[in-house]
Amino acid sequence: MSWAAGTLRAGQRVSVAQVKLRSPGMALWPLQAAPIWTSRAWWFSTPSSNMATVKCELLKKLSSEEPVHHSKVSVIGTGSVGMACAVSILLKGLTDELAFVDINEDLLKGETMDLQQGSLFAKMPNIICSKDYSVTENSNLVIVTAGARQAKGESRLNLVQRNVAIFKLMISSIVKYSPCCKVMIVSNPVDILTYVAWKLSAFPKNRIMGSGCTLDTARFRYLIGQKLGIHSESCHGWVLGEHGDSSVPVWSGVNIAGVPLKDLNSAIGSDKDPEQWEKVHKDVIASAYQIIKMKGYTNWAIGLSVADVAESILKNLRRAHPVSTIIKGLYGINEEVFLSVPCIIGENGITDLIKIKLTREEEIRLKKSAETLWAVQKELKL
Ligand SMILES: NC(=O)C1=CN([C@@H]2O[C@H](COP(=O)(O)OP(=O)(O)OC[C@H]3O[C@@H](n4cnc5c(N)ncnc54)[C@H](O)[C@@H]3O)[C@@H](O)[C@H]2O)C=CC1
Ligand SMILES: CC(=O)C(=O)O
Repeated sequence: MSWAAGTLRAGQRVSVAQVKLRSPGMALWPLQAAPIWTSRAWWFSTPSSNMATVKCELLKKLSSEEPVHHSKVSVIGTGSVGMACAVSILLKGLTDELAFVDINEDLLKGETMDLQQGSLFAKMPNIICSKDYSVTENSNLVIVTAGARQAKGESRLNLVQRNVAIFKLMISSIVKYSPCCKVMIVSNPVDILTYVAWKLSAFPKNRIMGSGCTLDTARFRYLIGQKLGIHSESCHGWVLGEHGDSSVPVWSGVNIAGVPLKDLNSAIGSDKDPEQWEKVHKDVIASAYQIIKMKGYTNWAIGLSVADVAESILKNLRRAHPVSTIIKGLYGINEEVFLSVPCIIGENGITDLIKIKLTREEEIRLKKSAETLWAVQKELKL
Protein backbone atom coordinates (compact mmCIF):
# COMPACT_ATOMS: atom_id res chain seq x y z
CA MET A 1 0.00 0.00 0.00
CA SER A 2 1.33 3.36 -0.89
CA TRP A 3 1.30 6.06 1.74
CA ALA A 4 -0.41 8.44 -0.60
CA ALA A 5 -2.78 5.84 -1.96
CA GLY A 6 -5.32 5.36 0.69
CA THR A 7 -6.72 4.88 4.10
CA LEU A 8 -6.29 2.19 6.70
CA ARG A 9 -9.44 0.63 7.97
CA ALA A 10 -10.09 0.81 11.71
CA GLY A 11 -8.52 -2.24 13.33
CA GLN A 12 -6.21 -2.87 10.38
CA ARG A 13 -2.70 -3.94 11.28
CA VAL A 14 0.45 -2.59 9.69
CA SER A 15 4.04 -2.93 10.72
CA VAL A 16 6.05 -0.15 12.33
CA ALA A 17 8.34 -0.18 9.32
CA GLN A 18 5.42 0.31 6.97
CA VAL A 19 4.14 3.30 8.84
CA LYS A 20 7.57 4.88 9.19
CA LEU A 21 8.14 4.43 5.49
CA ARG A 22 4.72 5.56 4.40
CA SER A 23 4.36 8.65 6.51
CA PRO A 24 7.57 10.61 6.34
CA GLY A 25 6.02 13.87 7.42
CA MET A 26 3.97 12.52 10.29
CA ALA A 27 4.47 11.47 13.86
CA LEU A 28 3.55 7.85 14.44
CA TRP A 29 -0.02 7.40 15.52
CA PRO A 30 0.13 6.83 19.24
CA LEU A 31 -1.69 3.51 19.42
CA GLN A 32 0.82 1.29 17.77
CA ALA A 33 1.53 -2.35 18.27
CA ALA A 34 3.93 -4.61 16.53
CA PRO A 35 2.18 -5.04 14.20
CA ILE A 36 0.63 -1.66 14.82
CA TRP A 37 -2.99 -1.67 15.73
CA THR A 38 -5.05 1.41 15.14
CA SER A 39 -8.59 2.25 16.02
CA ARG A 40 -8.57 5.56 14.18
CA ALA A 41 -8.36 5.23 10.41
CA TRP A 42 -8.40 8.98 9.75
CA TRP A 43 -5.00 9.55 11.25
CA PHE A 44 -3.43 7.48 8.53
CA SER A 45 -5.53 8.73 5.74
CA THR A 46 -3.39 10.98 3.67
CA PRO A 47 -4.67 12.02 0.31
CA SER A 48 -3.05 11.36 -3.01
CA SER A 49 -1.79 14.61 -4.51
CA ASN A 50 -4.84 15.31 -6.66
CA MET A 51 -7.48 14.53 -4.05
CA ALA A 52 -8.96 17.45 -2.12
CA THR A 53 -9.65 16.79 1.53
CA VAL A 54 -10.48 18.96 4.49
CA LYS A 55 -6.97 18.41 5.82
CA CYS A 56 -5.40 19.58 2.55
CA GLU A 57 -7.70 22.55 2.31
CA LEU A 58 -7.06 23.53 5.91
CA LEU A 59 -3.33 23.06 6.36
CA LYS A 60 -0.28 24.17 4.40
CA LYS A 61 2.80 22.16 5.32
CA LEU A 62 5.62 24.43 6.41
CA SER A 63 8.15 21.82 7.46
CA SER A 64 8.23 18.08 7.87
CA GLU A 65 7.98 16.81 11.41
CA GLU A 66 10.05 14.02 12.89
CA PRO A 67 9.13 13.08 16.45
CA VAL A 68 11.61 14.57 18.96
CA HIS A 69 11.33 13.04 22.40
CA HIS A 70 13.10 14.52 25.36
CA SER A 71 11.33 12.79 28.18
CA LYS A 72 9.87 9.51 27.02
CA VAL A 73 8.55 7.30 29.80
CA SER A 74 7.63 3.65 29.35
CA VAL A 75 5.46 1.70 31.74
CA ILE A 76 5.73 -2.08 31.66
CA GLY A 77 2.54 -3.64 32.97
CA THR A 78 -0.82 -1.94 32.45
CA GLY A 79 -2.48 -3.33 35.54
CA SER A 80 -3.74 -1.25 38.43
CA VAL A 81 -0.30 0.01 39.47
CA GLY A 82 1.01 0.71 35.97
CA MET A 83 -2.03 2.80 35.12
CA ALA A 84 -1.92 4.70 38.41
CA CYS A 85 1.74 5.54 37.69
CA ALA A 86 0.85 6.60 34.14
CA VAL A 87 -2.05 8.85 35.13
CA SER A 88 -0.02 10.46 37.92
CA ILE A 89 2.83 11.18 35.49
CA LEU A 90 0.48 12.53 32.82
CA LEU A 91 -1.31 14.85 35.20
CA LYS A 92 2.03 16.32 36.26
CA GLY A 93 2.86 16.92 32.58
CA LEU A 94 6.22 15.16 32.92
CA THR A 95 6.50 13.36 29.62
CA ASP A 96 6.11 13.99 25.90
CA GLU A 97 5.68 10.32 25.01
CA LEU A 98 4.27 7.54 27.12
CA ALA A 99 4.67 3.93 25.98
CA PHE A 100 2.97 0.89 27.45
CA VAL A 101 3.85 -2.81 27.23
CA ASP A 102 1.82 -5.71 28.62
CA ILE A 103 1.33 -9.34 27.63
CA ASN A 104 -2.44 -8.99 27.98
CA GLU A 105 -3.16 -7.41 24.61
CA ASP A 106 -6.81 -6.54 25.21
CA LEU A 107 -6.03 -4.85 28.50
CA LEU A 108 -3.09 -3.04 26.90
CA LYS A 109 -5.11 -1.66 24.00
CA GLY A 110 -8.15 -0.91 26.13
CA GLU A 111 -6.18 1.07 28.71
CA THR A 112 -4.27 2.92 26.00
CA MET A 113 -7.38 3.92 24.07
CA ASP A 114 -9.17 4.97 27.21
CA LEU A 115 -6.29 7.21 28.25
CA GLN A 116 -5.81 8.64 24.76
CA GLN A 117 -9.42 9.73 24.72
CA GLY A 118 -8.79 11.89 27.78
CA SER A 119 -6.07 13.81 25.92
CA LEU A 120 -8.23 16.89 25.79
CA PHE A 121 -8.07 17.33 29.54
CA ALA A 122 -4.51 16.36 30.28
CA LYS A 123 -2.63 18.10 27.46
CA MET A 124 -1.41 14.66 26.65
CA PRO A 125 1.56 13.74 24.55
CA ASN A 126 1.76 10.67 22.37
CA ILE A 127 0.50 7.56 24.06
CA ILE A 128 1.57 4.37 22.34
CA CYS A 129 1.44 0.69 23.14
CA SER A 130 2.61 -2.68 21.95
CA LYS A 131 3.38 -6.16 23.15
CA ASP A 132 6.73 -5.62 21.49
CA TYR A 133 9.38 -3.71 23.44
CA SER A 134 10.43 -1.75 20.36
CA VAL A 135 7.65 0.62 21.37
CA THR A 136 9.80 1.63 24.38
CA GLU A 137 12.76 2.64 22.21
CA ASN A 138 14.78 5.61 23.54
CA SER A 139 12.99 5.90 26.84
CA ASN A 140 14.45 8.23 29.41
CA LEU A 141 12.71 6.33 32.21
CA VAL A 142 11.23 2.81 32.26
CA ILE A 143 8.89 1.94 35.11
CA VAL A 144 8.38 -1.77 35.73
CA THR A 145 5.07 -2.79 37.29
CA ALA A 146 4.55 -6.09 35.45
CA GLY A 147 4.08 -9.31 37.28
CA ALA A 148 2.12 -11.12 39.93
CA ARG A 149 0.62 -9.27 42.85
CA GLN A 150 -0.22 -10.45 46.35
CA ALA A 151 -3.44 -12.31 47.03
CA LYS A 152 -5.25 -11.53 50.31
CA GLY A 153 -2.89 -12.19 53.23
CA GLU A 154 0.02 -13.20 50.95
CA SER A 155 3.46 -11.70 51.69
CA ARG A 156 5.47 -9.77 49.11
CA LEU A 157 8.39 -12.20 49.40
CA ASN A 158 6.09 -15.02 48.31
CA LEU A 159 5.94 -13.48 44.81
CA VAL A 160 9.65 -13.76 44.16
CA GLN A 161 9.88 -16.87 41.97
CA ARG A 162 7.00 -15.90 39.68
CA ASN A 163 8.31 -12.40 39.16
CA VAL A 164 11.97 -13.35 38.68
CA ALA A 165 10.89 -15.57 35.77
CA ILE A 166 9.10 -12.60 34.17
CA PHE A 167 12.10 -10.32 34.74
CA LYS A 168 14.48 -12.62 32.90
CA LEU A 169 12.73 -11.92 29.60
CA MET A 170 11.68 -8.37 30.29
CA ILE A 171 14.91 -6.71 31.42
CA SER A 172 16.95 -7.73 28.36
CA SER A 173 14.29 -6.19 26.11
CA ILE A 174 14.27 -2.94 28.07
CA VAL A 175 18.06 -2.71 27.83
CA LYS A 176 18.04 -3.53 24.12
CA TYR A 177 15.78 -0.61 23.22
CA SER A 178 16.84 1.95 25.83
CA PRO A 179 20.45 1.25 26.81
CA CYS A 180 20.79 4.67 28.47
CA CYS A 181 17.52 4.79 30.40
CA LYS A 182 16.88 4.95 34.10
CA VAL A 183 14.83 1.99 35.39
CA MET A 184 12.47 2.12 38.33
CA ILE A 185 11.23 -1.21 39.63
CA VAL A 186 7.87 -1.28 41.38
CA SER A 187 6.87 -4.97 41.10
CA ASN A 188 7.17 -6.94 44.35
CA PRO A 189 9.17 -7.95 46.23
CA VAL A 190 10.58 -4.65 45.05
CA ASP A 191 13.97 -4.70 46.79
CA ILE A 192 14.84 -8.18 45.56
CA LEU A 193 13.54 -7.51 42.06
CA THR A 194 15.63 -4.32 41.88
CA TYR A 195 18.69 -6.47 42.64
CA VAL A 196 17.54 -8.95 39.96
CA ALA A 197 17.05 -6.14 37.42
CA TRP A 198 20.48 -4.68 38.27
CA LYS A 199 22.17 -8.06 37.76
CA LEU A 200 20.31 -8.85 34.53
CA SER A 201 20.73 -5.39 33.01
CA ALA A 202 24.37 -4.84 34.01
CA PHE A 203 23.37 -1.17 34.36
CA PRO A 204 25.46 1.08 36.57
CA LYS A 205 23.95 1.36 40.03
CA ASN A 206 22.89 5.01 39.58
CA ARG A 207 20.48 4.08 36.75
CA ILE A 208 18.51 1.38 38.50
CA MET A 209 16.36 1.90 41.57
CA GLY A 210 13.36 0.42 43.31
CA SER A 211 10.37 2.49 44.41
CA GLY A 212 11.33 1.01 47.77
CA CYS A 213 10.10 2.93 50.81
CA THR A 214 8.66 5.91 48.92
CA LEU A 215 5.22 4.45 49.59
CA ASP A 216 5.96 3.48 53.19
CA THR A 217 7.29 7.00 53.84
CA ALA A 218 4.23 8.60 52.25
CA ARG A 219 1.99 6.46 54.45
CA PHE A 220 4.09 7.29 57.53
CA ARG A 221 3.92 11.04 56.91
CA TYR A 222 0.20 10.87 56.21
CA LEU A 223 -0.53 9.00 59.44
CA ILE A 224 1.67 11.34 61.52
CA GLY A 225 -0.20 14.23 59.95
CA GLN A 226 -3.53 12.66 60.85
CA LYS A 227 -2.42 12.34 64.48
CA LEU A 228 -1.30 15.97 64.67
CA GLY A 229 -3.84 17.65 62.37
CA ILE A 230 -1.05 18.88 60.07
CA HIS A 231 -0.74 18.21 56.33
CA SER A 232 1.69 15.38 55.57
CA GLU A 233 3.87 17.72 53.50
CA SER A 234 4.82 19.49 56.73
CA CYS A 235 5.43 16.25 58.64
CA HIS A 236 9.01 15.21 57.95
CA GLY A 237 10.20 11.68 58.55
CA TRP A 238 11.62 8.67 56.77
CA VAL A 239 10.89 4.97 56.60
CA LEU A 240 13.93 3.06 55.36
CA GLY A 241 15.08 -0.51 54.70
CA GLU A 242 12.87 -3.15 53.11
CA HIS A 243 9.61 -2.03 51.51
CA GLY A 244 6.93 -3.52 53.65
CA ASP A 245 7.10 -5.93 56.54
CA SER A 246 10.57 -5.18 57.98
CA SER A 247 10.72 -1.46 57.13
CA VAL A 248 12.43 0.80 59.69
CA PRO A 249 10.86 4.08 60.88
CA VAL A 250 13.56 6.61 61.73
CA TRP A 251 11.87 8.21 64.74
CA SER A 252 15.07 10.06 65.64
CA GLY A 253 14.59 12.25 62.55
CA VAL A 254 10.83 12.90 62.68
CA ASN A 255 10.20 16.65 62.91
CA ILE A 256 7.66 19.35 62.20
CA ALA A 257 9.15 22.65 61.06
CA GLY A 258 12.52 21.55 62.41
CA VAL A 259 11.13 20.60 65.85
CA PRO A 260 12.18 16.97 66.53
CA LEU A 261 9.30 15.05 68.10
CA LYS A 262 11.91 13.09 70.05
CA ASP A 263 12.76 16.30 71.97
CA LEU A 264 9.13 16.44 73.11
CA ASN A 265 8.76 12.73 73.85
CA SER A 266 12.08 10.91 74.34
CA ALA A 267 10.38 7.49 74.20
CA ILE A 268 8.69 8.18 70.85
CA GLY A 269 8.46 5.07 68.70
CA SER A 270 9.57 2.73 71.50
CA ASP A 271 7.38 0.31 73.46
CA LYS A 272 7.84 2.56 76.54
CA ASP A 273 6.08 5.45 74.82
CA PRO A 274 2.84 6.25 76.73
CA GLU A 275 1.42 7.85 73.55
CA GLN A 276 2.21 4.72 71.50
CA TRP A 277 3.47 6.48 68.39
CA GLU A 278 4.87 3.13 67.29
CA LYS A 279 1.29 2.28 66.27
CA VAL A 280 1.77 4.72 63.36
CA HIS A 281 4.47 2.48 61.90
CA LYS A 282 2.47 -0.68 62.64
CA ASP A 283 -0.35 0.89 60.64
CA VAL A 284 2.07 1.67 57.79
CA ILE A 285 2.96 -2.04 57.61
CA ALA A 286 -0.65 -3.13 57.91
CA SER A 287 -1.86 -0.71 55.20
CA ALA A 288 -1.13 -2.90 52.18
CA TYR A 289 -2.75 -5.95 53.78
CA GLN A 290 -5.81 -3.93 54.81
CA ILE A 291 -6.29 -2.31 51.41
CA ILE A 292 -5.72 -5.58 49.52
CA LYS A 293 -8.30 -7.25 51.76
CA MET A 294 -10.81 -4.53 50.89
CA LYS A 295 -10.19 -3.78 47.20
CA GLY A 296 -7.83 -6.52 46.03
CA TYR A 297 -4.76 -4.37 45.32
CA THR A 298 -3.14 -1.04 46.16
CA ASN A 299 -2.43 1.44 43.39
CA TRP A 300 -3.13 5.14 43.94
CA ALA A 301 -0.57 5.98 46.61
CA ILE A 302 2.16 4.00 44.83
CA GLY A 303 1.27 5.69 41.51
CA LEU A 304 1.60 9.13 43.07
CA SER A 305 4.85 8.14 44.84
CA VAL A 306 6.40 6.88 41.60
CA ALA A 307 5.39 10.07 39.77
CA ASP A 308 7.09 12.13 42.48
CA VAL A 309 10.40 10.30 41.91
CA ALA A 310 9.89 10.49 38.13
CA GLU A 311 9.57 14.25 38.46
CA SER A 312 12.99 14.47 40.13
CA ILE A 313 14.50 12.45 37.27
CA LEU A 314 12.76 14.17 34.38
CA LYS A 315 13.27 17.70 35.75
CA ASN A 316 16.71 16.99 37.23
CA LEU A 317 15.53 18.26 40.61
CA ARG A 318 18.16 16.56 42.80
CA ARG A 319 15.65 15.94 45.57
CA ALA A 320 16.03 13.24 48.24
CA HIS A 321 13.76 10.18 47.99
CA PRO A 322 13.75 6.93 49.99
CA VAL A 323 14.34 4.61 47.03
CA SER A 324 15.85 1.15 47.00
CA THR A 325 19.52 1.13 46.05
CA ILE A 326 22.52 -1.10 46.61
CA ILE A 327 23.49 -0.54 50.22
CA LYS A 328 26.58 -2.73 50.48
CA GLY A 329 29.24 -1.00 52.61
CA LEU A 330 26.80 1.07 54.68
CA TYR A 331 25.59 0.28 58.20
CA GLY A 332 27.81 -2.81 58.39
CA ILE A 333 25.98 -4.52 55.52
CA ASN A 334 28.36 -6.49 53.32
CA GLU A 335 26.03 -8.24 50.91
CA GLU A 336 24.70 -7.01 47.56
CA VAL A 337 21.26 -6.13 48.83
CA PHE A 338 19.00 -3.27 47.81
CA LEU A 339 17.30 -1.34 50.60
CA SER A 340 15.89 2.16 50.86
CA VAL A 341 17.96 5.04 52.15
CA PRO A 342 17.50 8.70 51.24
CA CYS A 343 19.00 9.17 47.76
CA ILE A 344 19.60 12.33 45.76
CA ILE A 345 17.86 11.85 42.41
CA GLY A 346 18.19 13.81 39.20
CA GLU A 347 18.59 13.24 35.46
CA ASN A 348 21.41 10.73 36.02
CA GLY A 349 19.36 8.72 38.45
CA ILE A 350 20.87 8.36 41.91
CA THR A 351 23.95 10.53 42.38
CA ASP A 352 24.39 10.41 46.18
CA LEU A 353 23.14 8.58 49.25
CA ILE A 354 22.48 10.52 52.42
CA LYS A 355 24.42 8.96 55.30
CA ILE A 356 21.54 9.26 57.72
CA LYS A 357 22.56 8.75 61.34
CA LEU A 358 20.66 5.80 62.79
CA THR A 359 20.30 4.78 66.42
CA ARG A 360 21.81 1.42 67.36
CA GLU A 361 18.38 -0.18 67.35
CA GLU A 362 17.52 1.24 63.90
CA GLU A 363 20.82 -0.04 62.53
CA ILE A 364 20.17 -3.53 63.94
CA ARG A 365 16.73 -3.56 62.29
CA LEU A 366 18.21 -2.50 58.95
CA LYS A 367 20.83 -5.26 59.14
CA LYS A 368 18.10 -7.78 59.90
CA SER A 369 16.19 -6.69 56.76
CA ALA A 370 19.39 -7.13 54.77
CA GLU A 371 19.86 -10.65 56.14
CA THR A 372 16.26 -11.59 55.29
CA LEU A 373 16.64 -10.35 51.72
CA TRP A 374 20.06 -11.93 51.22
CA ALA A 375 18.73 -15.31 52.39
CA VAL A 376 16.24 -15.18 49.51
CA GLN A 377 18.59 -13.60 46.95
CA LYS A 378 21.42 -16.07 47.34
CA GLU A 379 19.12 -18.91 46.31
CA LEU A 380 18.06 -17.18 43.08
CA LYS A 381 19.36 -18.59 39.81
CA LEU A 382 19.75 -15.66 37.41
N1 LIG B 1 6.49 -1.39 45.32
C1 LIG B 1 5.32 -1.02 45.79
O1 LIG B 1 5.21 -0.14 46.67
C2 LIG B 1 4.10 -1.66 45.23
C3 LIG B 1 4.24 -2.71 44.38
N2 LIG B 1 3.14 -3.35 43.86
C4 LIG B 1 3.42 -4.45 42.96
O2 LIG B 1 3.22 -4.03 41.62
C5 LIG B 1 2.97 -5.18 40.81
C6 LIG B 1 1.76 -4.93 39.92
O3 LIG B 1 0.61 -4.84 40.69
P1 LIG B 1 -0.82 -4.62 39.98
O4 LIG B 1 -0.69 -3.61 38.93
O5 LIG B 1 -1.81 -4.46 41.06
O6 LIG B 1 -1.03 -6.04 39.31
P2 LIG B 1 -1.96 -6.34 38.03
O7 LIG B 1 -2.17 -7.81 38.03
O8 LIG B 1 -3.12 -5.42 38.03
O9 LIG B 1 -1.00 -5.93 36.81
C7 LIG B 1 0.14 -6.62 36.46
C8 LIG B 1 0.23 -6.58 34.97
O10 LIG B 1 1.47 -7.19 34.59
C9 LIG B 1 1.20 -7.82 33.33
N3 LIG B 1 2.24 -8.80 33.06
C10 LIG B 1 2.42 -10.02 33.63
N4 LIG B 1 3.50 -10.61 33.08
C11 LIG B 1 4.00 -9.76 32.16
C12 LIG B 1 5.09 -9.80 31.27
N5 LIG B 1 5.89 -10.87 31.20
N6 LIG B 1 5.31 -8.74 30.46
C13 LIG B 1 4.51 -7.66 30.50
N7 LIG B 1 3.45 -7.57 31.32
C14 LIG B 1 3.20 -8.60 32.14
C15 LIG B 1 -0.18 -8.43 33.50
O11 LIG B 1 -0.79 -8.76 32.27
C16 LIG B 1 -0.89 -7.33 34.26
O12 LIG B 1 -1.59 -6.48 33.40
C17 LIG B 1 2.78 -6.36 41.79
O13 LIG B 1 3.99 -7.09 41.88
C18 LIG B 1 2.49 -5.65 43.10
O14 LIG B 1 2.81 -6.44 44.23
C19 LIG B 1 1.88 -2.94 44.15
C20 LIG B 1 1.69 -1.88 44.98
C21 LIG B 1 2.78 -1.17 45.64
C1 LIG C 1 1.34 -3.94 47.62
C2 LIG C 1 2.36 -3.14 48.29
O1 LIG C 1 3.52 -3.43 48.21
C3 LIG C 1 1.94 -2.01 49.08
O2 LIG C 1 0.84 -1.48 48.90
O3 LIG C 1 2.71 -1.63 49.97
